[in-house]
Amino acid sequence: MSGLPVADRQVVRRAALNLIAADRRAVAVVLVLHGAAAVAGLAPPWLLGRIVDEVTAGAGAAAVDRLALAIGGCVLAHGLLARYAQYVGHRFGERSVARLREAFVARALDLPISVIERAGTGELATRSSVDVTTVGTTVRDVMPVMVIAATQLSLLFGAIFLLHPLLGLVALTGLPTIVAVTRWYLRRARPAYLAEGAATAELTEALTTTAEGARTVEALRLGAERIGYGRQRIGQVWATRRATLALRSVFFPVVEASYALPIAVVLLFGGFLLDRGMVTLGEVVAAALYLQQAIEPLDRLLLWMEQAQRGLASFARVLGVGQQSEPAATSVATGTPRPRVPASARPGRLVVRGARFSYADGPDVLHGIDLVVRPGERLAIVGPSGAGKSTLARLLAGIDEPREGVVSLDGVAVTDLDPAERRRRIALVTQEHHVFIGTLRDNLAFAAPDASDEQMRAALGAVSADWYADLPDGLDTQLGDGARELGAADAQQLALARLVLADPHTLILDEATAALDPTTARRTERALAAVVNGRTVIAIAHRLNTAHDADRVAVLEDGRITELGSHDELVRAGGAYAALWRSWHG
Ligand SMILES: Nc1ncnc2c1ncn2[C@@H]1O[C@H](COP(=O)(O)OP(=O)(O)OP(=O)(O)O)[C@@H](O)[C@H]1O
Repeated sequence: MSGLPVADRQVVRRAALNLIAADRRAVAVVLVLHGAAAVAGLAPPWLLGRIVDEVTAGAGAAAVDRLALAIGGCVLAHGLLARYAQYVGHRFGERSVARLREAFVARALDLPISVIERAGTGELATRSSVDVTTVGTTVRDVMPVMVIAATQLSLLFGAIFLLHPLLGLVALTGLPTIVAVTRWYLRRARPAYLAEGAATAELTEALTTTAEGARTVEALRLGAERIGYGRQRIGQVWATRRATLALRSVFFPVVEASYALPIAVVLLFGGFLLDRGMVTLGEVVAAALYLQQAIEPLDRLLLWMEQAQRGLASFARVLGVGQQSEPAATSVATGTPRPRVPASARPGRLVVRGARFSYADGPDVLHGIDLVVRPGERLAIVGPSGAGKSTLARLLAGIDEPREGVVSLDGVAVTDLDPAERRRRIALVTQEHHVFIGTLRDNLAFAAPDASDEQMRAALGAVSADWYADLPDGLDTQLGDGARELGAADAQQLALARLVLADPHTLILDEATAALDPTTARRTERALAAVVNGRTVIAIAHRLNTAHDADRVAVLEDGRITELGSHDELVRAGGAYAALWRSWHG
């Protein structure tokens, strides 16, 4: 399994800036409000220092009351400004998360099937759940907190410098250690968290595949092996989490110690300056209070820095999904973008020339296939199990690209077609058909977003989906988990109605009815007959009557086409097909 790519820092930075740019007015309001709140928060320590100085100078209760009232006013203003800033910040966060999720879904839906198959569903599941949620939390909760903390810190240290530059300088004594340990931590955190994310994805993959294949596991007594595999993956997650914990266990204690140091130094050095009349007692008190006040935002900044690191690693994984190099988008030979081929509604001529194919680094499973499928022709492909029929179907549909040779439609390699365009022109129909949670209309609209209700009803009619008449809310009926469940044949009909709406000119049928029981298969085949009319059809035939009714039959054996001709020709020729036909027909 190759996994999905991870975006580099530059891409992550650009994407983060884009998020800010998309909502720049909200960001500006948040910054201004937090700045104003931080300024209001600076006044109380300074006013407290003034109280100390005024009392030292012999001022009465009235002066203290006045200053205390001012402190109360500042605290109130700080609270109100901070609250409103948080409100605007959270709204910005929610909007950004919604944008991120929408973009992620669009990118994930755009991924070619072969990419998802190679990466494994666990990888995509983890990125769409754990990683998107982590990025969401970071954008919504962490980033605003960090911005506030950074603003507060700059103003607090600026205020100490204003009290006395020397006090300001000694206040910075803790910073070198904090900077050093933070740099040490950040350098190690990204790879450590990326490793943790990858290990979690593998664990998810291991658990979901075991759960999904529970019956097979039970039947083949693979329980112990799967448990062992799961334990291995858990061990890997444990190791990667231990690594990130080790980083945190150095980072946080060092930082804690660095907080206490400057307060002690400011008090000692403040006393020294006070003795020489260079500062007042109130100024030293204010400086110590500012430093005490700085601990909280500093703490928040560092605490959330860890979450921000986690968020950045997740963001890189989320953005990586969009970076998957689609095999159809780039020429293997030159690496240059390929031309996108314009739409064409008429049936095309599908040509396979010298196509060889191997899965990953395995041996070739197709050895130089040559085949021409004429527009409007019905071609049946037959052959023993493992001969490469499904693989050839995937090549014809443009899901996989031949290692050598080419599969072209009207002279253009099918993998050069824009993926959406390719899906509109060539459809691969397998036994797998999914009913999405949503209304019947939603389920049909995937194929043709602009189709009218009338067209949708006509499509259901064309595939004899009689069950439609019994639906309580017609096209608005909710389907899928927890709502109305469709049986295998009904779901297959729904998939075929989608095909009618998508209206591709070439259909590749890969065992579309093989796993259905005979009654269901007959119903589905009737529906299929309505769909295939007027189109080029390439059918992988597991029942030889399909081959009998086809214009031509191709016999595929061990990755090679060994016979090609009409049913009658091949029966007359007395080769492999004739033998198959005889044994099937009794
Ligand atoms: N994803 C895959 N990874 C590696 N090898 C594969 C993969 N899919 C198929 N193969 C191998 O490629 C060869 C051709 O398989 P393919 O499924 O195309 O044959 P088929 O003729 O469709 O067989 P069947 O009728 O049993 O479906 C087989 O040896 C198979 O084991």
